[in-house]
Amino acid sequence: MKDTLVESQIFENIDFVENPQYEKVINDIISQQYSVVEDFFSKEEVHALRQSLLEKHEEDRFKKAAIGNRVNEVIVKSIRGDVILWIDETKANAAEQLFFNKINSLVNYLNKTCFLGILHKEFHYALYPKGTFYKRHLDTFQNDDRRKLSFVCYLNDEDWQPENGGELVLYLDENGNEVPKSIYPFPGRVVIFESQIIEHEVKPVETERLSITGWLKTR
Ligand SMILES: O=C(O)CCC(=O)C(=O)O
Ligand SMILES: [Fe+2]
Repeated sequence: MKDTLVESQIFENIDFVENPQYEKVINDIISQQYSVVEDFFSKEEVHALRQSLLEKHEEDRFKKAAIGNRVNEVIVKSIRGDVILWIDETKANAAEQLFFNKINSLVNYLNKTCFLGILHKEFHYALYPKGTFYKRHLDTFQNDDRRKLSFVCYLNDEDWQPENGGELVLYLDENGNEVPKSIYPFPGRVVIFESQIIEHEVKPVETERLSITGWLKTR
């Protein structure tokens, strides 16, 4: 009995393989409250997820995005103009399963190394039609502090150009000064940031802009 316990403890430690990409995310978030990861998803994965998004959009399953939480939502087009579809992990298609495999692996890593206590997650597809935007906001709602980390992954075409607009602007605090940081929605790129701290906006888009947005939550 004693042996088994020791053995399982050893295996638990052997099991842990340091992941340089995840380590960078953690160090970035600790030092600057956000992280940008290039090629978090491969070209093939982005392609499959984009196809999945477009198919579901064709089927008319997207809804106008609201502000407020899922129980208490209002649609205000002067604040945000995207359309969204929540992704159900229990009904995930092949592309979405690959997506969740990566997310779950990141979450397990964060929970093992950072004691963040991420217990829940929620993700939706988002499509910003030409001319739409999402005004400056914080991803946490009144009386709801469960969202810890915001996660955005871009599913645009390979030939996405900065002229297409739609950059994500993070409003960072550097020694009491506000510093805007623009991040273009290049395919495969992932942005992770502290939901309760970083205000941000999506600038108006000139061409359709595709993404998956989600939150890692404590409860
Ligand atoms: O798509 C983005 O870059 C950010 C979206 C966003 O801020 C949100 O959905 O809350
Ligand atoms: Fe947001």
